[in-house]
Amino acid sequence: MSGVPAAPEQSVDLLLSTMTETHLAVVLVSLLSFSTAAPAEDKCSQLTRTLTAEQIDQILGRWIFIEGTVKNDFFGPVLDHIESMWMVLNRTADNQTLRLDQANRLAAQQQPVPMKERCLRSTVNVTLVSGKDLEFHIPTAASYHRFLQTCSDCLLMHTYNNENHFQMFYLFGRNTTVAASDLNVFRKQAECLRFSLPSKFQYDTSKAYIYTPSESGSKCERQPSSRRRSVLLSSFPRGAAVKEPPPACEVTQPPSRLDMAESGSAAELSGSLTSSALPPPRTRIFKIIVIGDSGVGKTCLTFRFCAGRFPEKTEATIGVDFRERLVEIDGEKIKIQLWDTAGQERFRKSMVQHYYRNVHAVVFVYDVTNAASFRSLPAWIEECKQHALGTEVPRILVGNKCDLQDSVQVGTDVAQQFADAHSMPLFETSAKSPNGLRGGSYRDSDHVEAIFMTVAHKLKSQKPLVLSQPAEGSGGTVTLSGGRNDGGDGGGGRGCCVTTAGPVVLLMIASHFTPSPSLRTFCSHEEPFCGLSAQNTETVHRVVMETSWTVRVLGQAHTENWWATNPYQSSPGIIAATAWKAPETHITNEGRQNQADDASQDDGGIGSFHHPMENKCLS
Ligand SMILES: Nc1nc2c(ncn2[C@@H]2O[C@H](COP(=O)(O)OP(=O)(O)OP(=O)(O)O)[C@@H](O)[C@H]2O)c(=O)[nH]1
Repeated sequence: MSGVPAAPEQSVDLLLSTMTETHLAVVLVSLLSFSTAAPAEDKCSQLTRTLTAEQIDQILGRWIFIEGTVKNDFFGPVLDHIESMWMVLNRTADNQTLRLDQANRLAAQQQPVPMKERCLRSTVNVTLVSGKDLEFHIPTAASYHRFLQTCSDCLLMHTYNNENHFQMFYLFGRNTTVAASDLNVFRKQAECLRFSLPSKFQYDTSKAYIYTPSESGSKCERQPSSRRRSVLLSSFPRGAAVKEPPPACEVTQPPSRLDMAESGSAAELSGSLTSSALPPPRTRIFKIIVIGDSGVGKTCLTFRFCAGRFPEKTEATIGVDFRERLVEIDGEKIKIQLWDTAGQERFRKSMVQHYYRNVHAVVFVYDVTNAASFRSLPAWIEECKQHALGTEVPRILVGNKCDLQDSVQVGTDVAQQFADAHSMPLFETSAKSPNGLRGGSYRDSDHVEAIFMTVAHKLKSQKPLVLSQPAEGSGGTVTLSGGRNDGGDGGGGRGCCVTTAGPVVLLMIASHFTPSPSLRTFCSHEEPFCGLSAQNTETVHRVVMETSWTVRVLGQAHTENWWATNPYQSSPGIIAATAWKAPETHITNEGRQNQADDASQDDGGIGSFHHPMENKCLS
């Protein structure tokens, strides 16, 4: 059946075949981390303890990449191309940032785009996230990095990127060797967090490398075997501030800003290294978060929709899992991405702010056999509100476990009243026995499919702009035309170009802009990258003003006015930007420019605008 993901082993095959044929366009559908059994919950909570902010010294210094795995396996191929990697973390003058130097040696590749082997190097200031846990944020890559307890002389980094929807789990060492027992612990930790195993990357001495300066310029080569040990086994004291970057894979000149954009720069750590192996941005993605108390059946519901069956075994979700399914609605392929969030507070706390970003719709779940889970709903609604998800974002209410008819504690009438009071449709269903209750008190209980398809239809009908994209690699011009909200969906559309359906994407490619592979990395995701030549800042301005799109210029926009002095302006090249809708932002006409400056300084380069004439169409 189309749309039902393959089993994990099949998925790998599928990945390989589609990589060559369609540049991974359909891989996302099938590469889902339907998790393997994780160690017991208690063990996991011990194994996944994070480093606290006070332990910052433990992460400083130089680190060599030993082993790594990913969660959304879309980025698995990224790791296949890394031959070696190191990073150095140092303090900066202030207490809010660290400096991250990082280098990768990438293998040559033929598919999908031929590339020579090369070394990439970048330096970026990362922002420490305030809070109890030790965590930093790379604004230019929209990634967050936190650290877990691990062996001495090891660093265990959990990276997540909400925009590109993936997570990575990397083990680094001071040396190139880590004891087998420590590696085993790492793999257990990976299992607890539902990462794919075996790990995609494992350190390989034969692929170690050094940088060799030559007359003709920078060149990175593999380490000759006779010298390999002496260079790579040199260890750095824990917490030492390494003044000079290590010799491996250096380039003499720091990459230009443009280079950094092209190569992915800091984004490399978060996965956009081999962006050439990415699909063209044809499929829309709807991000739907599923929330509710622990044990109400969120995992089972999302699994059932994506895999077509009830899971044999589930564990409490830690952080968030996401599952995807490609569906076709009115001839358009749409990827429904379900974010299955943890119901247990202790497994949620560090992730909450991440999964509430850029949400298109919310599914609230309670258990019809558990009145407490129903009573918790107002708290879940309130949490959504606190994360700026109001009634304008489509929401539905699901009462699960209707198969347990003898134990029902929450009647349909009460649930319906609640749903009405909060303007949500109500579905009562069973993830377990979808077909067993026809004619029973729960009407047709096979609603699991209908639930998510209803949301997808609703989101699809709230199309804010019609995007017509040039053929891949052709450059060309994108036509923006006023989309019509045809009404009738009750979703709060307020005019032809304005929708309140949450963030919606906009892709602009200027006429003389040839998308680079790494730019397409972003195009393939929920917030497509907008590539604009410097001459076309005017276009960005116009689109922002007329549609109230939010635009983020990638690079070092957080320090500067986002369009007047963006880092790429001076080079005859590209302004790299993402654009999306920010319906909640209201800025008056007069205050717009000032607020733009403020926003870009306060929020990693995000400038938000709202046009006073919000119903105006682009054309
Ligand atoms: N009888 C019955 N049991 C269900 C149904 N859905 C889920 N369960 C069971 O309820 C338990 C919890 O299910 P999960 O899907 O893991 O719950 P969750 O909401 O994801 O829990 P957290 O991850 O802790 O937030 C499991 O034992 C499931 O087998 C259902 O429709 N009927």
